[in-house]
Amino acid sequence: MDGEHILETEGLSKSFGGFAAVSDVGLRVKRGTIHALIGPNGAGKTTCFNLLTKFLAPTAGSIRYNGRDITRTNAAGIAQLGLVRSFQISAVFLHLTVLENVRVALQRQRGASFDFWRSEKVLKRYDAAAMALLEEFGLAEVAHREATELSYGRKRALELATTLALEPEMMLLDEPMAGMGHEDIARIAGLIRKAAAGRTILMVEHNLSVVADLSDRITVLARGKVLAEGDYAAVSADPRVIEAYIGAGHA
Ligand SMILES: Nc1ncnc2c1ncn2[C@@H]1O[C@H](COP(=O)(O)OP(=O)(O)OP(=O)(O)O)[C@@H](O)[C@H]1O
Repeated sequence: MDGEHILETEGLSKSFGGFAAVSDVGLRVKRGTIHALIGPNGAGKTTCFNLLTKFLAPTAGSIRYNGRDITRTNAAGIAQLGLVRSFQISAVFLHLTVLENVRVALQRQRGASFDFWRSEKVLKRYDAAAMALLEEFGLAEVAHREATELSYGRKRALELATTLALEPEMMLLDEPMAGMGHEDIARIAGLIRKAAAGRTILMVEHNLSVVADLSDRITVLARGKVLAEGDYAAVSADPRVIEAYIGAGHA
């Protein structure tokens, strides 16, 4: 087992019909880092992410997490191992309050049953922990609002808070800045940096200035394959990377 890398893939491939969306990808994510997966449109980022989060099964190759083969482990199984995908906003319970959303996540993490509708008293026990998380995420002032009333940026912050309540060892973030305005981007970047303390983060992200700002290491995909890997300075100066982005129409 390679203790330095928390997540490793070998020969990871996914074809749709005859088309290789992801082809022979060897990804190695170092423990305790923020690692970004980037690449021009159609590069295979989403497909790769869906393989790692178990939304898709690979055509070939393997995935190891903490030295354990998780190629055939399902999404619930990897979550139990501490590898958690950030919830989509759609998975936030819109008609629960912000506080209730985090309480439910804490309750799940601590192994209580999911019968929150009849155990209000039990859930109250989680209030203090939930409020602490909300304070950390700048959401304390909206704790008693329904999630549906929040701005897009705050919904995303809530999504991160509920994911962190699960105490993941590693978080997988799918385009955390998608749809965000300038101010929200700065705020969410700060939250991601906070969330990264003591854990590993792998994110797919289109916003290259965010990637430059947050990432320790970057893997660039193009046409389903790993084109380059390194820190931002290295990959952004790599002529093959520049060419791939220009070729795809976005330099
Ligand atoms: N279910 C599918 N069936 C057929 N082709 C697919 C499927 N999913 C993805 N593809 C193709 O695989 C390639 C990689 O797609 P993918 O969405 O992984 O790229 P991406 O890097 O995430 O792109 P973008 O930045 O545009 O989201 C694309 O050519 C896409 O059309």
